Amino acid sequence: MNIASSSSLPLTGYGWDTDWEATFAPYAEQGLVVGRVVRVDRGLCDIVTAEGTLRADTALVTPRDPLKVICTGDWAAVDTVADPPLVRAYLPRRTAFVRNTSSKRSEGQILAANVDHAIIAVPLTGDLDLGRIERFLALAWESGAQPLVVLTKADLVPDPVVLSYLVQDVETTAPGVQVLTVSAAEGEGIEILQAIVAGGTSVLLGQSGAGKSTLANALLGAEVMEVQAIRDVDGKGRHTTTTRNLLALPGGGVLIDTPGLRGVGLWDAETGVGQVFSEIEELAGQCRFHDCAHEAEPGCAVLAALEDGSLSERRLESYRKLIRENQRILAKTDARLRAEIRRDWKIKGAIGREAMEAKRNGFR
Ligand SMILES: Nc1nc2c(ncn2[C@@H]2O[C@H](COP(=O)(O)OP(=O)(O)OP(=O)(O)O)[C@@H](O)[C@H]2O)c(=O)[nH]1
Ligand SMILES: [Zn+2]
Repeated sequence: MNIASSSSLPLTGYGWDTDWEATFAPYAEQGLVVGRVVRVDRGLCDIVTAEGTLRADTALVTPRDPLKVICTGDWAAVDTVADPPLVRAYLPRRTAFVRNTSSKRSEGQILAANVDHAIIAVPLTGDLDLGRIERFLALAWESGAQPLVVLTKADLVPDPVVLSYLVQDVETTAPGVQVLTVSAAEGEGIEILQAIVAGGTSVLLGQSGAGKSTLANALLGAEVMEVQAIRDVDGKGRHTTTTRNLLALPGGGVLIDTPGLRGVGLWDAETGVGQVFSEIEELAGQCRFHDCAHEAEPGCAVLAALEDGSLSERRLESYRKLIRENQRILAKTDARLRAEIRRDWKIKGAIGREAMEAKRNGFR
C-alpha cells in the first residue's frame, strides 16, 4: 500500500513515541533506520519510515517460532545500506494478537503487534450473541490491548428503550469495557469512536457482516476507499483481502485491518478468560476450597451466586466452555511434548520389562 509513500509523513502518525525512541536508541547508534511494518508477505515486508515506504528482507526476523516472526505493527530496525534493505531486528512488542491457526495445526499465528485498542464490532441485528462477545473479549484481553465493544447498525433498533436494554446486556457481559453504539449509516457515534482510536493503534474484530469494513471506511474516509478500489483494479483484489495492512487514520491513530480475524479461536487465553469473567473469578476466590470446581462442593461461592440469582446460568456455562476450549488448545500445543513423554515411558517400560524378565529367568 502506497498511501504512506509521501516522504513528509512523520512517524508519530504511525504511533511513534518517546518510549519507542528510547528503546530504539541502540539501533540508531548502529545506523539502523526505524519503521513500522505495514504488511508482511513472502520473505519481504513493507515498512513505513520517515523517508517513505520501503520493502525489506525479513530473513533475519523469521525464526521457526511462528510467534516470533515479524508482523504487521512491529517496529523494525532496518539496515538501509543493504540491497534490498534488511530488517535486523524489531523492538519488543507491547502487545500481540495471536490466533490458533487451524484445528489441525497447534501452532499459533501472530496477527498484529503493538495494538492498543481492540474494537469488537457487534451488529444490533437479530439476537445478541453474548457468548461470541465473550470469546472476542478473551482474545482481546489476552493480547494486552484494551477491548472496546462497538454495537453497530444502531439505526436498526429505533426504540431507545430496547436499545438501552441491549447495551445493558452487553455491559454486564463485558465488565470494565466501554460499550459504544454506532450507526455508520447515520454517522451516529462515529466521532466518539474516532476520538478513542486517535490515541494509539486499533484492530477491528467481529464476525462476518458485523460492519467492520463499514466502520473502517467511516474511520478512514473516502481517500482510502479509493486506494482500495485501485488496488482491486490492478488484479490483486483477492489477494489484498487476506493481507493485513496498517493505515494511519486521517483523524489520528492507526488502524490495523485484519480481515483474517473472523472465525477467530482462542489461543492460550487463560488470563484473558479470567478478565472477561472477572466477577466469577472473584467469586471463585471466596469458595471454601481453593481448587473448587464449582460443581457440587460445599461452601462454593459461585454456586451460591447462581442460587441467589446474582450470577446467570448462561454466564457460568459460557465461562466453563471457554475454559474447556482453552484447555483443548493448550493440550494440542503440548501434544508433541506428551508424545515425547510417552516415548520416554515406553523406553523406560521396555527396560523395566527386560529387567523383570532377566530376574524371572534368573529365578528359574
Ligand atoms: N443499517 C445499517 N447497515 C449497516 C451499517 N453498517 C454496515 N451495514 C451493512 O452491514 C453489512 C455488512 O457490513 P460489512 O462492513 O461488510 O461487515 P464486515 O464485518 O466487514 O463483514 P466481513 O467483511 O464479512 O467480515 C453491509 O451490507 C453493510 O451495508 C449500519 O450502520 N447500518
Ligand atoms: Zn466454587
